[in-house]
Amino acid sequence: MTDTPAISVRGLTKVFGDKTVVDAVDMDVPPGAIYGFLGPNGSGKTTTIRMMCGLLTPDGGAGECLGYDILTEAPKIKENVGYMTQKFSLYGDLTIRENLDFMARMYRLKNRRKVVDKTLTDLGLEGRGDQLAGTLSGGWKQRLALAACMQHQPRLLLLDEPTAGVDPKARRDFWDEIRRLSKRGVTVLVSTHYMDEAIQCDFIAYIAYGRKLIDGPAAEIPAKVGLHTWRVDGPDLTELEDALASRPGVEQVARFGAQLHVSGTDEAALAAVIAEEKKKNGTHRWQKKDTELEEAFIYLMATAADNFGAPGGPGE
Ligand SMILES: Nc1ncnc2c1ncn2[C@@H]1O[C@H](COP(=O)(O)OP(=O)(O)OP(=O)(O)O)[C@@H](O)[C@H]1O
Repeated sequence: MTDTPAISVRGLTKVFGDKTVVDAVDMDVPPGAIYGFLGPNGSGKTTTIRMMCGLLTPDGGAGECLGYDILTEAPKIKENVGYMTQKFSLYGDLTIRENLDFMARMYRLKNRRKVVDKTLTDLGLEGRGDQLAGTLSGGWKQRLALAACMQHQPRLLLLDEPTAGVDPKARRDFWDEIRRLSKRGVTVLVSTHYMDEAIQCDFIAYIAYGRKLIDGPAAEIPAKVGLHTWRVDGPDLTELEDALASRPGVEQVARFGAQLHVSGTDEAALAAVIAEEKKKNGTHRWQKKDTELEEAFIYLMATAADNFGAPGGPGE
């Protein structure tokens, strides 16, 4: 990776009607990074990404993407973008080859036949070009959709919840492929609600109600959120959960399988509650743990709703 960001934007703002759906967002994306955008439904992730890549004109702010101005050189950026949407973006009633050819036409590729043949070979689908795309399994559809939007060799790939509804093996294969692309220098922007997609990302931005609440390397996000966490297992966890939820120092109790993860930002106050619990009830096993992305995001989601979700906030 070089030091020059693939994307650098400042103050990006978008207003639809009387609603500010993206509010003064700054962002730097290193080249070749896999950059995840997380946040609740309708929080402005897709709108932010589309503005960053020249696909949508901002109402405020400025920046560069792949060395081009997002306001004045959008067509040049678009030529370098591959876009794979959440919904299967190929035509089920066209064959695999026809789908690839259609995408190659959209990008006005020269030597279309050769490009499509190569894509089919790379996918291992040489003998199946005439099969209807709609008859492929979910995992294969997804591989085909990805290959189709990479045929023009974009430097930037946009993925919108790319593995929604795909089985775990296909998800893993898909992310292996994304990592290979990222190693080759393709910058990848991923919009998602899914934790197992988020943990694949090198960098994460959390967007809520049009505002960027936090961003940075994925590994640093839990520390930035500042939560301390204990795990507890033992009998009657539901009762324990209810009892802990109202205690000062406990800001979050989340169930993870047969454990509760109990978190708070005030380390001493949290430790005091737990010491008291241990004394009162010796049947539970308590253990301090590192706060992980999932706990951090549950916390961000809840605090964002408290701070911005009320009527009159930017999301309303
Ligand atoms: N073209 C448009 N015209 C009017 N409102 C829009 C338009 N595009 C998006 N919105 C609104 O802007 C808000 C942000 O939408 P956006 O798609 O960016 O959110 P998101 O975080 O990507 O959501 P999701 O996770 O559900 O895909 C939503 O309230 C949406 O309804």
